[in-house]
Amino acid sequence: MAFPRVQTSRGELRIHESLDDLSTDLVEYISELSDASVKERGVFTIALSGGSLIGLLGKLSEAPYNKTIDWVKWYIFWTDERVVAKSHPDSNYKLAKDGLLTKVPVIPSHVHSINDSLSAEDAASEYEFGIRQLVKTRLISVSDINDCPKFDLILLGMGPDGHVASLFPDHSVLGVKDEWVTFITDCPKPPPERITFTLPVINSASNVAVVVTGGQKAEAVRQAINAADVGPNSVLPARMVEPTTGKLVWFLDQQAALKLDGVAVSK
Ligand SMILES: O=C1O[C@H](COP(=O)(O)O)[C@@H](O)[C@H](O)[C@H]1O
Repeated sequence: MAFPRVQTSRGELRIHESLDDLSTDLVEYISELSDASVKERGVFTIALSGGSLIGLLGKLSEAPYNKTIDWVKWYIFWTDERVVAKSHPDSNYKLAKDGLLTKVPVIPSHVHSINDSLSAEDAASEYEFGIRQLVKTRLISVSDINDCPKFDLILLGMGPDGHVASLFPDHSVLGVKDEWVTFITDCPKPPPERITFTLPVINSASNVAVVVTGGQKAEAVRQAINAADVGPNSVLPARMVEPTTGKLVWFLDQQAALKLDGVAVSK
């Protein structure tokens, strides 16, 4: 289905009439990036988030993508994870495993989830160490302008408060510049203990897609994309997503896009 793609200073906006259309476009976008990356580098490194995003990826396990995507070339990571057992309903790994990973032929050793037997601090540093090894061998590319990993695609959701990954508004974690993966133990949204990619890692990716649906997120979408009245001290985490050389695409449904200036959506 045709839909408008709007270029803005905050990236490309793709606004869809229904969740079904959004999901169709999102999986096609992922498939195209996967093809391009496998052709260019022989692998596709993708970092998933948790939350509502995962339900929108279900079509990847259906025709044609279950057969056309080169699944064995996928290396899968998480932008953030809750420090709970992998079998716990709050686990982002479990969400992706149940919703996608068990339905497609990814190679289990290519699935890089956290060690759930460690403390949040140790899990974050072990996760970062693992990523550093893969950057060393260039399985994960490296940024041209800093030493950060350059994932082929980072997929983010956004909460109604504007958080992305486990980077929450007004949290000191937003200022972490010298680590790739860090931890929090006071997350305002349960569960409290989490690990998360830092902003420098998110902003070093080749492609970042932020997927946001529902009217309860419309104000945060406005502030993340086009509010001119947001002061420097109250910048939403989602507004701090600004890939340095990579491409940013927002996948929105009409409800989430309702408050955007200058974008026509049927109300
Ligand atoms: O806690 C989290 O929330 C965000 C947003 O989730 P959503 O259900 O509102 O889409 C998610 O992207 C993040 O990975 C998760 O840990």
